[in-house]
Amino acid sequence: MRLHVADHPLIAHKLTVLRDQRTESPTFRLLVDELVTLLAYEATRDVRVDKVQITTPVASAVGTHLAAPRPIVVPILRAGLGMLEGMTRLLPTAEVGFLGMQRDETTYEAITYANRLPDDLSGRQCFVLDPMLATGHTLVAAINYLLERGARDVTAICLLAAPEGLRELDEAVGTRGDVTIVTAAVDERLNERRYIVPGLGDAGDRLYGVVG
Ligand SMILES: O=P(O)(O)OC[C@H]1O[C@H](OP(=O)(O)OP(=O)(O)O)[C@H](O)[C@@H]1O
Ligand SMILES: O=c1cc[nH]c(=O)[nH]1
Ligand SMILES: [Mg+2]
Repeated sequence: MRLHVADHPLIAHKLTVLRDQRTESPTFRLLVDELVTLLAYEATRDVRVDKVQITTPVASAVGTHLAAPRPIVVPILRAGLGMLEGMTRLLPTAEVGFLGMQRDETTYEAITYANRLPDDLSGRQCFVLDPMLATGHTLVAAINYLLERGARDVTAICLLAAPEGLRELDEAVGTRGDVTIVTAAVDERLNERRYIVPGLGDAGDRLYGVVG
């Protein structure tokens, strides 16, 4: 498994405002969107391309087009949904699949409540979106779904990752495919409730409000 921590002052600035408990939902949503676009730039560095011949108003030239088959972007609901638009703005031809997953706050296992993915993902580049990688259980389950459907090239884009979750992910899926994690920061640790410290709290709640 490869880990890429995006080290850029603009990312650090936006992440700091995002972490601040005084930042309300509208600003939080805007910042998540902006951060994803910056992270997506790094995450798509190896996106597959073809050379194409074009004619400009001045001359003919060889250019670059995104190659077929189209990449697939998979936001993990709820919080990953806040990252979708920022990603598809950069990759407008991508197909979008959905995974609805919720962490059980007693066992910390991931429960899947929705699944809308193509059956065959062989040969497809997959980009998974979830802002938080805490214990790693959610992302392990999500990446397993993709690997079971034949995907071998999976990049997960997160805003924050905990060292515990990165280790879990590496042990669970690190050798079963070409898996890359792109994150804005790796935080210190998890607390006794398995929240990322210092983190930013519950990303889903801060994006969309607290549900019962
Ligand atoms: O690494 P883990 O320990 O599995 O935790 C991370 C998961 O927890 C959050 O989702 P949550 O379960 O709060 O659902 P939500 O997006 O609907 O709020 C987050 O968006 C991840 O999906
Ligand atoms: O810190 C955390 C851990 C899990 N889920 C979140 O939204 N935040
Ligand atoms: Mg949540």
